[in-house]
Amino acid sequence: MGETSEDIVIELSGLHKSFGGQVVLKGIDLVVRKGTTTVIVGASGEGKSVILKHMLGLMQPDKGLVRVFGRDINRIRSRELKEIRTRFGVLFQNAALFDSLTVFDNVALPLRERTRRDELWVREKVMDKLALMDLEGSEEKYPAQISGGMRKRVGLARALVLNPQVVFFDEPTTGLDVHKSNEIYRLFHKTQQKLGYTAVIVSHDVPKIFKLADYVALLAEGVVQGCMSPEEFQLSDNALIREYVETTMGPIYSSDQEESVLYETV
Ligand SMILES: Nc1ncnc2c1ncn2[C@@H]1O[C@H](COP(=O)(O)OP(=O)(O)OP(=O)(O)O)[C@@H](O)[C@H]1O
Repeated sequence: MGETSEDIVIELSGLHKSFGGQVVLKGIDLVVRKGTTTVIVGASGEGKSVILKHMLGLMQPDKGLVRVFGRDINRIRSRELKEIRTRFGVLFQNAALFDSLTVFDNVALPLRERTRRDELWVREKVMDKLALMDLEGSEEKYPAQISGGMRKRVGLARALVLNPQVVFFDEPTTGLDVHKSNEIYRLFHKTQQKLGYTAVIVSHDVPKIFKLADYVALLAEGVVQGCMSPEEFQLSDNALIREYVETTMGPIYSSDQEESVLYETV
């Protein structure tokens, strides 16, 4: 069966963005498919977060198109963009919790801002997501009273509280040790299985993040060098992808190279 437009949740086409004299995006083409996990990788400062901000409609391109659920989000009314955003969940690097609000109130925030439902309903939804994140019993604590890993889990609970169709993760495990970042990945996997959302993840956690990815896209020199399965990515002939794979994962030789390396050592 061929791909239909309904299978595509986000489409970036010929996206250009500069800041002052600094050209960051030089023609981004990228498609995010429904129900999949797309991971965007690339060196620091290449523009990965800038791409996410365009997908969220928080930044406008100088040139090019951002289509979300089939709509050009830079050509629609703010009311429609607002409606589209209700289908999004976002988890930023620092979890962006409000220090003056309890865990409960942080998670309840999108429900209170975006719906007009009563507090009984809000409580049920919040407690449901806190349970999913193994955070029961922490609802009356403040962000300063819980660990970094727990704060990320609260951020994830908040990102998922409206049962979004698309969830954006900007370096979700930054600052966490291996154990805690594994915990975030486990919860990501569990919640994606349960809720079935489409995920877009910006991450430096290579190769670990490849285990969660359906597609990996490398951003380098202002363009997406390729968006493909992790297996294809690791064996790609694209020079920049190859260089990225070798710097982050160690050398992978083609059979010819492997042979010549062997001969050199005997
Ligand atoms: N609002 C802005 N105004 C001016 N420059 C910006 C703005 N947003 C991003 N930039 C610049 O765009 C470039 C790309 O930034 P971005 O944060 O997207 O990089 P990144 O690939 O996500 O990096 P990292 O992996 O370190 O988070 C940087 O040089 C940054 O300074």
